[in-house]
Amino acid sequence: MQFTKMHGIGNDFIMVDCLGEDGRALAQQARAQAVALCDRKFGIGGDGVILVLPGETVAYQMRMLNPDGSEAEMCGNGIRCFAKFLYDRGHGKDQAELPVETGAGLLHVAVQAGADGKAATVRVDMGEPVLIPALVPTTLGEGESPVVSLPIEAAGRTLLVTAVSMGNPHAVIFVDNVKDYPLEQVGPFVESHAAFPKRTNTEFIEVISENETKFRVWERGAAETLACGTGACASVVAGVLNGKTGRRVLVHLPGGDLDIEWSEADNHVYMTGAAADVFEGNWVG
Ligand SMILES: N[C@H](CCC[C@H](N)C(=O)O)C(=O)O
Repeated sequence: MQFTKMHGIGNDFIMVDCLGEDGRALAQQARAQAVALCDRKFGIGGDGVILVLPGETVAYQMRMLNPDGSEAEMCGNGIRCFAKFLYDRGHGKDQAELPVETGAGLLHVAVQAGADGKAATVRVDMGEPVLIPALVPTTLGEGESPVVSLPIEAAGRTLLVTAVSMGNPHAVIFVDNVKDYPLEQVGPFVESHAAFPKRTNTEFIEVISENETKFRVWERGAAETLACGTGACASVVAGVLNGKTGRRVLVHLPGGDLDIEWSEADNHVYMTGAAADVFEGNWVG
């Protein structure tokens, strides 16, 4: 199985082109072998598998598998790699914005090319954040009011979480010193906490100013990664809801920076960041 290894600011993915005649079989194989493919010792290694599929209502569809084999509704760094993958192969170049079917609905991507004519950065309309607790989903809160800094007990600590869905669930926690935070001791307990029926991604945010934060993440189904695009978006929504940041934030993630804006005009979250090729290969597993 041919694949392309790519990354979005250090969040790395195995891209599988399922646009051809053998696409259905390739997608089935990639789904069945996602855990093996992502294994960093016995496989290719990656934070996930991205399927490049034909869409049902528009030309293209993205699906994403975590290293634990679970399917995620959406992947922010992944959709930037997806956009670059298509653009560099001449797909959708005539469109300023390309619609992509995802588990979070129809999203739009816009590629900015570099001097070499290949996609360098991608701006993604990530759609509207979902804040109704039952739709995140979380059992915290009640009714339709957003969950903003509500307490949960995890890893022997009381943690104040703000719950945001970007198609996938996020628990955002504000901390004083994100670099020294014991993320690996706390993350797994929030990930599988009873308050999150579908598990959750957990973001730990240190506010530098109202338009700059430092970010770490324990991802659902992937453990700590160098970056999480949907998590960066969720963290800005949480920053606004908690009165800690403005709507346009430069988020510093361990793998790089993302420019995030939660637009007041249309309630959509916009993410701009890089995507890069690493290598092409043939999986014989
Ligand atoms: N682990 C995530 C999927 C990948 C999201 C992340 N890599 C991103 O860039 O948004 C989940 O299960 O929701």
